Amino acid sequence: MNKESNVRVNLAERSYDIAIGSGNRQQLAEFLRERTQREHAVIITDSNVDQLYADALGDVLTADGWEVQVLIVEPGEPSKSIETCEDLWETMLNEGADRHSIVVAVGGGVVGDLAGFVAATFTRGLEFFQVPTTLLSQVDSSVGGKTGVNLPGAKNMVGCFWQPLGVLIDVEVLTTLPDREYRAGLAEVVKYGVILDEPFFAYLEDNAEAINAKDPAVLTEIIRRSCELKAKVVEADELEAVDMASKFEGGKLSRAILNYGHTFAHAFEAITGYESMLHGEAVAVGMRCAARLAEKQGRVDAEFVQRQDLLLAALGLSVSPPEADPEDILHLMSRDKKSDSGAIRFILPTKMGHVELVSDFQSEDVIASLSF
Ligand SMILES: NC(=O)c1ccc[n+]([C@@H]2O[C@H](COP(=O)([O-])OP(=O)(O)OC[C@H]3O[C@@H](n4cnc5c(N)ncnc54)[C@H](O)[C@@H]3O)[C@@H](O)[C@H]2O)c1
Ligand SMILES: O=C(O)C(=O)C[C@@H](O)[C@H](O)[C@H](O)COP(=O)(O)O
Ligand SMILES: [Zn+2]
Repeated sequence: MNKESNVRVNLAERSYDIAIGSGNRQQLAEFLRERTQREHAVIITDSNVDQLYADALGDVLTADGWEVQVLIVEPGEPSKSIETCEDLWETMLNEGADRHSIVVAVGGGVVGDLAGFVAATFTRGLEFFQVPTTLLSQVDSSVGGKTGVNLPGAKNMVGCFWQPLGVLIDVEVLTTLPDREYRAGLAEVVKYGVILDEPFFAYLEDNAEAINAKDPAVLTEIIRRSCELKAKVVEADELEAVDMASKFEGGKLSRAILNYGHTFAHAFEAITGYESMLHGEAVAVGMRCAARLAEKQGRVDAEFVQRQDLLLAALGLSVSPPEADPEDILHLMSRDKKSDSGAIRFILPTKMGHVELVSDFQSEDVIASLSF
């Protein structure tokens, strides 16, 4: 197996590798054989990725002696629904999937979250692998085991933790990714710099041009570092069970920090019907709002807000909040999974590379941070 760059996620008996390479999707059969005894693979993908990669990957597995079914969903966030799960469960049952089958997600975060949940629930749990094909899924969603679907008014509200047995990342597939989707993925990359790693944030600033040009070496580096940072957080708090006290520093690393910008983002996605804003775009604007809220509370200065805005702008992510009644946004935020008895909690920065969980804020400040 080509081991250009590997990141290990250490979770005792649920540990796994993230293999990062170029052209390495051709070695999918070998990657799976090193990690499972099974011989029946259900590939879950969307129709765009099926034509580009998943159908061909099915052939790679068939040539290796696997029995393969490729199940195709509609591209886009609305497919992350319980109705799509029902269709997939039914089809799997009718096509002979059983406890000896594995599920392989080939696609972006929508396919990964959906397929992971289907894998976790069909016959109470099938082995699961991720082959992420968007930048966002390569740097974030394929790692860490969060799976699930949306409710109309609440993002990712139904799901479970179900770790993959391996993640195979081929940077070559990003050559076909639409530019807008590529930029959306960069939002989660910027997030890692803000929450955990000032030098990484500075690296992104210094290499913005190369990132925009999709320079393969820089791209591989930002994917590797993002996976490394996410793995570190997931290893410390796999189930997001560490509740941060107001000060995060010195305390235990909490998975909730990966939600920086997401309290705003998830409300924006829900209020726009999950269609007009991509998740990464919502995260970019959510981070801009969170930084403004932190500034209003005196946690960071104007220079911090500007520094984050400038990097996001350099990466084509000068996104503004959607036009909506702020009271409706506050209502949606109160349904966030970090809420405590309906009380909203935010992840807010204190300085570049550090964040904390905040529950004391004025609604007027949140509303004011939505306008810019
Ligand atoms: N589980 C997690 O930890 C986690 C983390 C971050 C985001 N997410 C979730 O991920 C989802 C967003 O994922 P996404 O941004 O990957 O979107 P996506 O899965 O909708 O994919 C974006 C689009 O790109 C197309 N596509 C995928 N790969 C392609 C390729 N290589 N070439 C051309 N087209 C390609 C898809 O068909 C789709 O139209 C959201 O639902 C979000 O909530 C989950
Ligand atoms: O892996 C995590 O933990 C994250 O929070 C990563 C986020 O980027 C991602 O969008 C995740 O799906 C959000 O999870 P949720 O629990 O807030 O729904
Ligand atoms: Zn996210």
